Amino acid sequence: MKYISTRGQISPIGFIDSVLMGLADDGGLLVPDHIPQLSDATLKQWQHLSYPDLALEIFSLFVDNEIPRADLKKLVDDSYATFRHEDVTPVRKLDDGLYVLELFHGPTFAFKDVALQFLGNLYSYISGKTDSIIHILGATSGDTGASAIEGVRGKEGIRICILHPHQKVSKVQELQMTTVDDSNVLNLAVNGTFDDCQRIIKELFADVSFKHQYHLRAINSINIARILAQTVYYFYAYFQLANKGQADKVNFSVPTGNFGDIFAGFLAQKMGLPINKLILATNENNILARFVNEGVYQPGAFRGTHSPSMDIQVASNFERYLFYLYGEDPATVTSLMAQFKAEGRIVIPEDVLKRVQTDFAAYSVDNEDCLNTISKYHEKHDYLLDPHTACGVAASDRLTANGEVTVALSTAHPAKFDEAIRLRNISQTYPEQIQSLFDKPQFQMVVDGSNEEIKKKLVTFF
Ligand SMILES: N[C@@H](CCOP(=O)(O)O)C(=O)O
Repeated sequence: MKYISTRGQISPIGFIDSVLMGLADDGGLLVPDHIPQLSDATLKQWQHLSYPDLALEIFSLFVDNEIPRADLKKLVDDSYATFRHEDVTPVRKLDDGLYVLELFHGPTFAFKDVALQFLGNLYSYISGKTDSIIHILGATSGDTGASAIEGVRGKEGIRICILHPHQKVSKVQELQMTTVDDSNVLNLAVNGTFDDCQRIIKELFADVSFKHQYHLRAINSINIARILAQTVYYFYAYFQLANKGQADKVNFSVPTGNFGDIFAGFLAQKMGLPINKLILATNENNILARFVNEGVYQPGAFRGTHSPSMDIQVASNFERYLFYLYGEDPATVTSLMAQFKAEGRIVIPEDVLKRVQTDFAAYSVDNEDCLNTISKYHEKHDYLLDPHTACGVAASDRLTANGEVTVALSTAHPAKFDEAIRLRNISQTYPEQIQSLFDKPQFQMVVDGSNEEIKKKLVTFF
């Protein structure tokens, strides 16, 4: 398996090089040079595997023999041993035809742990085997940062700097990042939005001489390893339902901000997982829902919502989808991305929009609908949804037809977003790991966020 860029200007590289490269050096995103096709027989063989064993099979397809199988198995086993649930990502029935896939049983109570526990261990492994220097630079709207830090804190040979939008993440998200006192961790709180943070890191990665000189590595879902790790739970969820005789073809409803999670579902479908509909759920920052429904990709005004992790305008993985939408043609992707940079929007023709609408259904959930959904499921089923998951469930309620089965991805534990939950007078008990954060000192620097200022901080830190 080799990896190529969506913009076609780099030579194909192997798995480890693609993990280290993060953002492709031509400014594009890395994708596998072919998508493995799974037969029904393979799917049947995998149906009863444990989560780590299934992850091992799926990773093996993408890693080839660059990492010996025994080493890969240890990486995977270590990564999922930190989860609090024996199924790692269990599926629970919520209502007739509606299931939630609980992805929040990892160390930071968000779905990001599924990929970032693995990526943290992988970086450690690569650094040990290849003497590569690992200086991680990441941007977060709240969950990725905490999870990435947790994945590498205290690890020898690794440093991590995370940019988050100052006071635009939930209190628990902020505490999870900023109470970490390991000396290999730096938190920069940027006066701006997540889009500013993401733009800064993408520009620094695109400055290839700076990137190489300071060995910058990515933990965001621009890193292909993140996407590959996230495909696993689509398979695992499907198998859990299939084992109970619950599903032939299922829908997945995915709370979406940066397009990484739902893109992992798209990849799983392309590999042969029988997914019926991929439902893309946004909050009021609805650029992606507007794209799917109207064919125009154009950022709107930033909206602070109850689901801050999805307060994103420019979705970094969108470029990967464009690559497949346009028949894996890097020239078209390059010209569309240039158009986006110059004109601030991409408009696709009617026939292409029809293809988009066979890949996805989309719904944008406003703040009121999000809170109503939390109240509804709490009252009716005594189940507390976090506001991001509530967007996924609200979209599923809208777009699932009678007789269909939908799995809504539950991306975070509600305790991370108590500000929203309290608005409906619902009280919850925090897990001990979250409660204890409130007594710890915080370490973060507030910055205005010019590229030059961030560069200086990085040079000093790295
Ligand atoms: N929602 C994310 C934003 C970053 O997305 P990623 O897919 O690049 O990790 C967050 O919580 O930080």
